[in-house]
Amino acid sequence: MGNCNCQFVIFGATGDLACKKLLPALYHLHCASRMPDELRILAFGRRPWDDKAWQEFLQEQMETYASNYHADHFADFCKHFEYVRGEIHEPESYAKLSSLLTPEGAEKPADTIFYLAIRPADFIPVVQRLSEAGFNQDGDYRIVIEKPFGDDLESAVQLNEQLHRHFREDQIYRIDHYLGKEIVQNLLVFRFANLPIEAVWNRNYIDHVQITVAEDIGIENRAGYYDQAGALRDMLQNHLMQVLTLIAMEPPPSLEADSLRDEKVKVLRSIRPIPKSAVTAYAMRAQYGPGVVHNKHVPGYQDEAGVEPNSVTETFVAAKFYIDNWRWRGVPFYLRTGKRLTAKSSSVAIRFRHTPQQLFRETSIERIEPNWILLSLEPESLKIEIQIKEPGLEMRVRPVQLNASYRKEGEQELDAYEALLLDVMQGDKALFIRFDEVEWAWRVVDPIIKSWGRETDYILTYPAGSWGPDEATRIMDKEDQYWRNQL
Ligand SMILES: NC(=O)C1=CN([C@@H]2O[C@H](COP(=O)(O)OP(=O)(O)OC[C@H]3O[C@@H](n4cnc5c(N)ncnc54)[C@H](OP(=O)(O)O)[C@@H]3O)[C@@H](O)[C@H]2O)C=CC1
Ligand SMILES: O=C1O[C@H](COP(=O)(O)O)[C@@H](O)[C@H](O)[C@H]1O
Repeated sequence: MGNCNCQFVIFGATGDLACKKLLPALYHLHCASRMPDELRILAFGRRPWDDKAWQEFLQEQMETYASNYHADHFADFCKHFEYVRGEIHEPESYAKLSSLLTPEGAEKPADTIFYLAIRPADFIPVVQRLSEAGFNQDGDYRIVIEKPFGDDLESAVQLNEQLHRHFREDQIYRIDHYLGKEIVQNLLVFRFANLPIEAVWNRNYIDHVQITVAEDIGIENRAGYYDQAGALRDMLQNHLMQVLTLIAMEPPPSLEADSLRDEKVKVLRSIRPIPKSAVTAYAMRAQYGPGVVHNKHVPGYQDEAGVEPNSVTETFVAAKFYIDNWRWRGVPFYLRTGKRLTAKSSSVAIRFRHTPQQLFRETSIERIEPNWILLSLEPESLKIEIQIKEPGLEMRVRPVQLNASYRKEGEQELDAYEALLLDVMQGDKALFIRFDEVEWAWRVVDPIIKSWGRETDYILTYPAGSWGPDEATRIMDKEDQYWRNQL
């Protein structure tokens, strides 16, 4: 990448996000020569470490999570880092940062990017401390805020107000890494670069839409955050809602950031508010019990370290939304996500309506399965399922999949965080979230949060290693609708 005059401070450099996603993304950028040569990264953490201890930790993480660990690359990669021991709540830590970032007598310091890879509850205190230390709207600073942005509508508004008290909007990068995924961006190309697709992309042809993000991992060491958040706040309000907006939006006038965001917000504003009295018809939640994932016995959520006794935090959520506009009125969008499911697999499955005449039905009641568009985010693939004639004398039909195999062999994969970190360094905000998107997404899910907040004594369970509770089909509108697990 050559030169880019910026430096990073990663708050929460020892956390789960940093270890699994941010640091490996930086390492991959380094190996692909996409990282600025002079990039300085201050890893801010509270552990009593020096640079050597940090490097040992970093090596362990890269050996575990980077896809192409190599000792030589790693030695060079390490040179970008300095470990800063600090406490996010103590002003002295920011004074220390200040002296490191703007050493006395230095020429104009590099633009500084503060990455808040910390628990959302710590966002506001850190923003305030940064500002008090002089890192604010008066300088060349950027601040990257992870999701969830707030934990409900009210707290999101407060967080935004606090941010704006100290930083200009152009300095704020609200990140949702699902927008950095190639295949999520491919939704726009698939829809708006293919005339036949866009022509059927509406209520006249589509029966329903399903968005699934299934994870096989549990909550790992994140109980402190997750037990407060749950799957609705952790995944559905942000990642799944963003995918929904890309599926449902109208063609934007251009690909310019605000044109896209305007259309996404229109979708969110058109989602039918869930009536307080009908939350159970629209949403269901559950928690994993013990089970077997990839042939290994795993404990239930209640037995994970750090989870409150009798916690009713959901690790699985399924919800349906209606978008009351001309294109989508009457088409349910079913969203589900969960931890400790059978596999890591994320998908968008779009089912078309039945043909008006059932010419090829096998019996008087059995109908032929309608067509599907199956877009898998993980592993990447794009398929269209149609019916063809089964060879032979009989007029029998069978489904086949047209496989628009997404990536050609040898084509480079840029992970979501790699793409988004490069964008932050280059000051490109197109794939970051505007506050009204966050706000409207909270408005949509707030009735569910409020209702579940009142039900504190019971939660349904599902065995780890399953596809979630059978009751997840309860929210579906018609008997012939079902969750599409296999693509
Ligand atoms: N984990 C993931 O896969 C993803 C997470 N996110 C988001 O990223 C953010 C961080 O999540 P995650 O990494 O999972 O959280 P973790 O709890 O794993 O990490 C929190 C980090 O903050 C540090 N920290 C906590 N308190 C202090 C303190 N007082 N002073 C200094 N450092 C402190 C922790 O240090 P220590 O290690 O010493 O405890 C740790 O490095 C959240 O907003 C989450 O939603 C987004 C996408 C994916
Ligand atoms: O934001 C989050 O995302 C991850 C899943 O991300 P993916 O890119 O691996 O699909 C999830 O594990 C985590 O709980 C959540 O905070």
